[in-house]
Amino acid sequence: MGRSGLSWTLPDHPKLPKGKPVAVVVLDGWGEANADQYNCIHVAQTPVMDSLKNGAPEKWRLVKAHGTAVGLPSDDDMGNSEVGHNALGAGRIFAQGAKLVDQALASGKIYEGDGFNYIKESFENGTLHLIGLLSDGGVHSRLDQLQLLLKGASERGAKRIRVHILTDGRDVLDGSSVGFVETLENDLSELRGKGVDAQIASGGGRMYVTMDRYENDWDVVKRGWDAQVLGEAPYKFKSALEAVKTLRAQPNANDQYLPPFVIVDDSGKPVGPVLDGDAVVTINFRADRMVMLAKALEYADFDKFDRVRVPKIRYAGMLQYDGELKLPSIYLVSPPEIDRTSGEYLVKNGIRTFACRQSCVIETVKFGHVTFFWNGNRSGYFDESKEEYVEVPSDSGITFNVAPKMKALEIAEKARDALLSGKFDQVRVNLPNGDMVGHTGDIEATVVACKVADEAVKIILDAVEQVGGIYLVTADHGNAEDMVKRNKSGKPLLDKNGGIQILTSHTLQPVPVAIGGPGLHPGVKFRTDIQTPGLANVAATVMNLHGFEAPSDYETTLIEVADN
Ligand SMILES: O=C(O)[C@H](O)COP(=O)(O)O
Ligand SMILES: [Mn+2]
Ligand SMILES: [Mn+2]
Repeated sequence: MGRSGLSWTLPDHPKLPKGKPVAVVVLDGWGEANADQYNCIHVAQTPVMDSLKNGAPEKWRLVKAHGTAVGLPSDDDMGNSEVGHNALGAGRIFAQGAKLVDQALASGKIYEGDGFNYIKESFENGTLHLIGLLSDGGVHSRLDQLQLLLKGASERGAKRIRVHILTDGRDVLDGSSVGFVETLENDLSELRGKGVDAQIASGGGRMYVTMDRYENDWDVVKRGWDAQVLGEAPYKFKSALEAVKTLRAQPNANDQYLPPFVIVDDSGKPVGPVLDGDAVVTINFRADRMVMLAKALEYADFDKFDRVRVPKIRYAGMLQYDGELKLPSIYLVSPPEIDRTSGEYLVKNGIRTFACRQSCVIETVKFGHVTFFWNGNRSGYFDESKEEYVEVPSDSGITFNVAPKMKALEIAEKARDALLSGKFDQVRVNLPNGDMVGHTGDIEATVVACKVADEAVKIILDAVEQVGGIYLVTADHGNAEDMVKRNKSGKPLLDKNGGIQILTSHTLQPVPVAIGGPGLHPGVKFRTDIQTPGLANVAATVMNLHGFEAPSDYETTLIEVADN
């Protein structure tokens, strides 16, 4: 028995044996959609994934990877890596950050908690700074939540508010930043009409300013710090709308990569550096791309870059971003408590886990996807003697459409070696290509990305074959299978010049789950009695493949075992 009488011991599966190595392969951003020229998975040569599909319905099926199936507020919400890998690893559906913030704002509870009361202390004499992603993407943040917080904070005494925006173009259409800035400017102007001194103070594109992840490139965070905290940036404008419009007019400009800018007053002084006595809230609910800034804002000992000036502030995150590090220590809304994940159960039942991830550079680095997210937003090992996390360093300083193969083959080779070593019961892999290249909106490059991801799957499945193991291949959400914005009837939408509107974001599409390998009991097949399974059903399935029954409160397994 563990703490509070919890038993970590999983019952033996009545029919399935233990001891077969299991490869769990997550293709990032790999959904199932109609076959047309904007479906890069369809256009690419993907013989391995195609052959898995031939195993339908017994060994290949689709599961939901978006909306309420992964704990998001509605079925209009596309899936994403955080909620997808959370569900895959935790085997249950938890109300996610987006939903928890919605609820806290709707009930007003957000204003009653310790976090808000803490920052409120600064309202009388200081400025409230809100820093975060400005869009309605719903992956890291949402504009309507920012709007409600602005209203709520000003009604509760915030007299001077500065918003530090990060333009998106990744979870929403490129170019949409202008509209979001207009909306925010209107809101701020209304607040000014009510006597609140409210303005946008700085900005920049999310992938170039602030929102790096997994400590990949601290310069990204430094650029943000300089603009947001110090009030220094290479570009200075009188208004954010002028800033975004002007910077977007530069050749090859893109919302994701706009350079940092600050807003200055008539005398050229920045309107909103962060000063002693101010309050700061990072408004993103999603953790991965806020953790680095949270460290810079919170840690007294910090050596990742020269902060130059460290104001004495009251800082709160929208959520707590890392439960293990307790970072930040003060937050407005409690995060989902994702406990008893499948990784923890398997470690405690003697399964050794090898999570092989690729660290990408300018941005993503999905290192935390099959570790941090998989383990319920928990950094670090459950048991270092049983787990090994291997990071394959990515190319640096590029967008991945120029190197769409990324490090997929190296990841696959490391996974192969792990399987062949005989040291691991589970080899867990994330292949990032479909997602990372899909986000660039470059269709040709995304086709190359899908082809190489398929080649990587082959390397892993060949190794599974060699060791007599089992594979489960799936994805965390869609992306590469649809690269065009469509109307309700599915027709591609055109922009004003007659070009197609490129979809850089994820999708609402379901994702495949395929099982097989020589170690798979011959009677195993997908059940037909679960109507709309989702990613959360995968964890129990994987536990079965290891010869265990899943805990009774896990979403049910996808498989059954016929007697033969
Ligand atoms: O952070 C990102 O790169 C995107 O907003 C979402 O992509 P991911 O959920 O696949 O990481
Ligand atoms: Mn993903
Ligand atoms: Mn993505």
